[in-house]
Formats: sequence, structure tokens, C-alpha cells
Amino acid sequence: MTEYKIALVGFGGVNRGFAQLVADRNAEWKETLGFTIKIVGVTDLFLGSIVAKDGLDAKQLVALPVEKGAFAQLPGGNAEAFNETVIKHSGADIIAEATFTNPVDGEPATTFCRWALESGIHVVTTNKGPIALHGAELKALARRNQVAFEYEGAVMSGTPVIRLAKQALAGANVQGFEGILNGTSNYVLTRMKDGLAFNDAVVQAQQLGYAEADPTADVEGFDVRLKVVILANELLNARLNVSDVACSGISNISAQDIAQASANGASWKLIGSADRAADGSVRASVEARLLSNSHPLAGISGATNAVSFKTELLGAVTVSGPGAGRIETAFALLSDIVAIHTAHGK
Ligand SMILES: NC(=O)C1=CN([C@@H]2O[C@H](COP(=O)(O)OP(=O)(O)OC[C@H]3O[C@@H](n4cnc5c(N)ncnc54)[C@H](O)[C@@H]3O)[C@@H](O)[C@H]2O)C=CC1
Ligand SMILES: N[C@@H](CC=O)C(=O)O
Repeated sequence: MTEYKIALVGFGGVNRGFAQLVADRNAEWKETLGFTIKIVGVTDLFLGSIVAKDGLDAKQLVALPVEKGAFAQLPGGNAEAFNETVIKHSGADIIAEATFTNPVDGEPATTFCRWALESGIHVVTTNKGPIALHGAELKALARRNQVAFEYEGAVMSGTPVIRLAKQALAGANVQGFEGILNGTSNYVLTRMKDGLAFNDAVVQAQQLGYAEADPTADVEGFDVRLKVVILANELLNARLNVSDVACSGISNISAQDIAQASANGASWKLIGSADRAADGSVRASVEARLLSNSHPLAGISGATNAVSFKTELLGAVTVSGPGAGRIETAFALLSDIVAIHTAHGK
């Protein structure tokens, strides 16, 4: 029986959700997945850090109060976040990186991924920054060190999109995609349709664990732009940079715009898309679009996301499911570990 030793980097909503899954389901995974998980270290800028090579009690981790330096309350814990020590020296086989997404330079998460990969440690992450901004370098580093770099949760949370399109649609010739790729903005637009004010809807999305540390990234389209870059580079072999993607968000859509759209049988949606042109180049954009209610994406509501792949052999293939959420995104980390177990497991 394989036991993976995992260190959690960042202990906010997603990695706490992952610890919850470990607490509740480790015994079940032994039967259904053929492995168990031992958490050997956790580090978080706000909470501090802890290493225990014999394993930490996942239930105790989940119950830890969200207080500055809280890890110091546990035996062997520290109020300071010793990120490098936890990543390199906790004895982990896998690092679960879920610190905040930095849409400008992907740091410090990219450095955390580098430290792990260079040390021969697999990385699973839900962080969009390192992949959108440094994906090619990190994938090459993983290959050189014969370890995995997996990031299914970076697009559409736990809903399988990246592996589905890369593996199950291989050969179908994906020519482009369009989708609702941000849970927060779709939740906000949906709640505004119900009559809630924009700012109140954003606060709700934060309370539900959907929003970025700075929700400007959600409502101004920056988060979708990272996801569009990730999908276009993965599926269309594009070499897009963030600056190649025209981007606008939903903050200028008023309650009146939404009411008027409803009266006309239409809905506002934040759409990320990319298409391969006849000359092979790839064009991508992020913008709010007014969709007729007969459009397949118009009925996608709340934090649900959907993406429609344009393929040569099958026509449109559409995937829909949770686009955000703590447990939903924690599941993506599990699916990455399953992928590692399949490829590298004993
Ligand atoms: N919440 C969601 O629905 C989804 C989140 N993601 C991504 O997953 C990642 C984690 O998301 P959440 O857990 O919701 O965020 P969060 O804001 O709840 O947690 C992030 C944690 O990282 C810690 N952190 C920040 N900088 C750090 C540093 N330098 N060193 C150590 N710890 C640091 C913070 O103290 C915080 O506890 C983000 O990159 C987010 O974009 C991706 C898909 C969905
Ligand atoms: N803030 C993001 C989280 C997932 O990437 C969203 O709302 O979609």
C-alpha cells in the first residue's frame, strides 16, 4: 500500500478543504484509490508552520483557529512560516501549493514550485500564476527532475477540464474554446439578476470561498485571462503571454443593464475564449458578452462554470461543473495525486 507524504503550502480555504478530505476519507481512499495520505508539514504566511515526519492529525489541522501564528499552539509548531524548510526538508513526496494567485509575476508561488521540483518532489497546485506565467519553465524543470507538476484545479476548480481536453480529446483537433471560467463573477451576475447589489454579491462570493484574495482579479477579468492563457497554451499549443489577451470585466455592468437584458431574453456573461486562425496564430480575449437565453452558456448560473471546446471531429464538446469552492478545489488536488499515483505509483 502506497502512503504519500504531503506538505501543504498555504493553509487557506483550499488546503484546509484538502485536510478535511484527508480527515474524512483516508480510509476510503485506501480501498478505492490504492493509497493513503500523510500530512507531514504545513506552512502559511499568516498561521505559521509545522513539520511532523510521523504525520499530523488532519482533524486537528482543520480545527485550527484562523489566528495569526496559530500553528504555535500545536506541539512542535511555529508562529513563523518556514516555507523553504517545509517544502525541502519535511520529507514530503508531494507539495500541495495553494497560496494566493499573483497575476503579475506568479510569485512567491513559482519559487515554491521551483524549490520542490528541483528537490525531486512532485507538485500539485491550484494556483494559476505559476502555470500561466512560468508554465513552460516549470514543466521542463519537472521533466528534468523526473517528477510531476500537476494543476488541474487551476481552471474550473475540481471540474475536470485540462486532463479531459488533453487526454480524452487528443486527436479530436481542438481549434478553440469559449467559456465561463470564473465562479465569482458568474455568481455576482446571477445574484444581481436576483436583485442583490454588486458589492453585496462580491462579499457573498468571498464568504463562500470563491473569490481571490483581491476580488478585483475576479470582477475585472484578470483571473479569467490567466485561465485563458493556460488553456490556450495547453490545448492549442499557443505561446500566449498574459499581455496578448485583451481583457475587460463585469464591474461596469449595472443593475439596470442586467434588468434590461432579462427583459429582452438575454443574460450578461463574462466569457473567456481563444481560437486558432487559418494562419495558425491564436487569438484570445476576455470580455462581458450579452448572450441570448438560447445560447448554451446563458443558463450557467452561480459559481458553476462551463467551457465549450470547438473540435474538428466532434464539433462542440461542453463541460460544466463547479468553477470555485473550497472542497471542490481540494478535490482537484486529489485528482492530481491520483494522476501522479497512476504515472509514478508503486
Ligand atoms: N477558492 C477557490 O475556489 C479556488 C482557488 N484557486 C486558487 O487556489 C489558491 C488558494 O485558494 P484559497 O485557498 O481559496 O485562497 P486563500 O486566500 O483562502 O488561502 C491562501 C493562503 O495562502 C497563504 N499565503 C499567502 N502568501 C503566502 C506565502 N508567501 N507563504 C505562505 N503562505 C502564503 C495565506 O495566508 C492564505 O492562508 C489560490 O491561488 C486560488 O487562486 C483555484 C481554483 C478555485
Ligand atoms: N476566484 C476564482 C477561483 C477559482 O479559480 C473564481 O471565482 O473562479
